[in-house]
Amino acid sequence: MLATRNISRLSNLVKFSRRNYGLPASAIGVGSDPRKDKTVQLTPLRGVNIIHDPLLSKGTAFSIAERERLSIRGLVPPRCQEMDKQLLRIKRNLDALETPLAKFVFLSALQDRNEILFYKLLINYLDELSGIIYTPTVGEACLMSHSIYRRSRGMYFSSQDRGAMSAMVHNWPHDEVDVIVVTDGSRVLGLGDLGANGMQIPIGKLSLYVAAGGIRPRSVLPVVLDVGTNNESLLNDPLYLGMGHPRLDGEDYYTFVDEWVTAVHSRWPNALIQFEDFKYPHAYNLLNKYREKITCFNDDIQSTSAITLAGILASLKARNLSPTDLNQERIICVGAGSAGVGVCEGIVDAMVAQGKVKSREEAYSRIWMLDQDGLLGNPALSTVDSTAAFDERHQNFDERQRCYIKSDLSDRLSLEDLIEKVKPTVLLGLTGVPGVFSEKAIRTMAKYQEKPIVFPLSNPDTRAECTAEQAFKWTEGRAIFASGSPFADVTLPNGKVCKTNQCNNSYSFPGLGLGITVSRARTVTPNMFLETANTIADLASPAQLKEGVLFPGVSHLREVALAVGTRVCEVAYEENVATAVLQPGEILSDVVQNSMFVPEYIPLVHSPNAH
Ligand SMILES: NC(=O)C1=CN([C@@H]2O[C@H](COP(=O)(O)OP(=O)(O)OC[C@H]3O[C@@H](n4cnc5c(N)ncnc54)[C@H](O)[C@@H]3O)[C@@H](O)[C@H]2O)C=CC1
Ligand SMILES: CC(=O)C(=O)O
Ligand SMILES: [Mg+2]
Repeated sequence: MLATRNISRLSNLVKFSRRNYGLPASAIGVGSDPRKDKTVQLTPLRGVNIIHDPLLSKGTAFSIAERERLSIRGLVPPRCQEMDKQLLRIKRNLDALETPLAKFVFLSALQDRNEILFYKLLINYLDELSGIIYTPTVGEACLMSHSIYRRSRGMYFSSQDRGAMSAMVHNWPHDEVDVIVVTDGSRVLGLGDLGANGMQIPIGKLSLYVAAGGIRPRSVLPVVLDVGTNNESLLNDPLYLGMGHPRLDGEDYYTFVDEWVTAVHSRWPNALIQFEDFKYPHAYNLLNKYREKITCFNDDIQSTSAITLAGILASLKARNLSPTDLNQERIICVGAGSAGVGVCEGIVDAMVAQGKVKSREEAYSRIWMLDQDGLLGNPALSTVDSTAAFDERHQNFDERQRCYIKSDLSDRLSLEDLIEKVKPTVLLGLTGVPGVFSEKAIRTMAKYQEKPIVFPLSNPDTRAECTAEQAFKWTEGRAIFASGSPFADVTLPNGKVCKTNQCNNSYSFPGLGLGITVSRARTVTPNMFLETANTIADLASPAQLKEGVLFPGVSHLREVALAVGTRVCEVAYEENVATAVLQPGEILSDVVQNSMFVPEYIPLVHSPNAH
């Protein structure tokens, strides 16, 4: 790793550009980093306009001098109450709420009135609150979004906006946008098509970008592309807020997305665009169309692949095997969609990079893939169904899925039969279907493996392929378990405590985004994902690995993001895709760390010309 390498040794680095990062020069203290709001904040606003601006408001914490200066005097209670007291009040109120959804609504309201306080709370209680603003509760919030709607956040581009998008992007009030998370709501977690209700996903992802990845709150933009929905119950619901027609598809769909990409790219050419929860094959088609042209990646395909690979590599260490022996694994992936194919491609990339397979084909041979009909296998060997049905199924596979077809095994083989034949070391679930990891499947796997690797990765928890309790019960506590959404550790009747892991792209995307934005990478390269995996795979201590703990806990997401961000930044310079320039002698890890947003109140200064 290059984390402490003196950056002057790397080629194209001359001077760190302040110009790109948006703070007025007068707001930057001597020696301060331009991306960190740590000196003063200039604002053209005054009075209630400040109090009601969530990016400026400090609630009760405005100092007396500030109240005077900004015409706030008398508009807030007289006592100047600092952040620690505010946190106390907020946390007390939050704890009094009974349901996760009520907590979600409460936290959204806090985010809407005081973002600094929201992020301070989130960072202080990341472990507890990520399950509210992110999976699993964000899933419930998406289902209920049209009912719990209070106030708009982010931007919606809908089918009625065709032809107007290049003007609409200028409605967003901030010139500096570093990260955009965009969804079309077509596959929201494992909950299916939720149309415009999917907005809660980009909002939640970007909250983690800020809290964990240190991106500035004012520099993130959540977006929904509302191309309609095929969800009948939303279409029939009078409260639904999205477009009331079936989804655009085909050429119409791609032209629509293209208009949006062109519009945002023309206003914010440096912004990273994260495609999120797009249904297969749109997810892949969009990624392939834009990956070389703009700074973008697909979270479900690529950053899920990075964290899952990290989990498998760490599990090799936990089994006293070498992480460079990935090619010795036998991996079954249940789910052949964006995430399943993306994860498996990442594993294949890693096997090839490790140099222990002779070809990509050899790497594919170590992975068996199933969809809802069973194994992607050889129709000629099957005795189950008519030829016509097989022909149609196989014609529908695309070139990515075809790589995994096994000619020596019957098409549609069940998971249970496949496990008996293959004796897998690793079982991945990316289906969005609960119960797919049956008792028989897990018990059979455990017959052959001392430490079966069981990763039911679908979200939210209600869609996990099995629960933690089931995995540990059916393996007598021997499984190494990681799930997409959090599950509590399990205590078996014999008193053994079995540790769970969360294997979610929330471990990878904040650091990826941090490294990409600090380096101002032109494009996002495959090595960035591979190195993200290698970095995260090295973070658990030997003692943790011994207990089956593969990653640091969620409360450490910020440290994980810093480690990943630094490595991704290095890769950007190594591969000559970075465009930000640095001062000779600067240490890259310091630059990345200093660029991370820290939620602290800084003095506000009125300046009529600030923007
Ligand atoms: N842990 C994490 O970080 C992530 C988890 N996911 C989860 O992965 C799941 C799938 O996401 P995508 O691949 O984007 O969806 P997708 O819709 O593209 O793919 C789903 C796949 O599952 C297959 N499938 C459906 N029912 C099945 C069954 N009974 N048995 C076997 N296969 C079945 C489908 O044929 C399809 O190939 C979602 O629940 C999502 O939440 C996705 C991204 C990240
Ligand atoms: C975690 C995530 O991105 C998903 O479940 O879609
Ligand atoms: Mg997703």
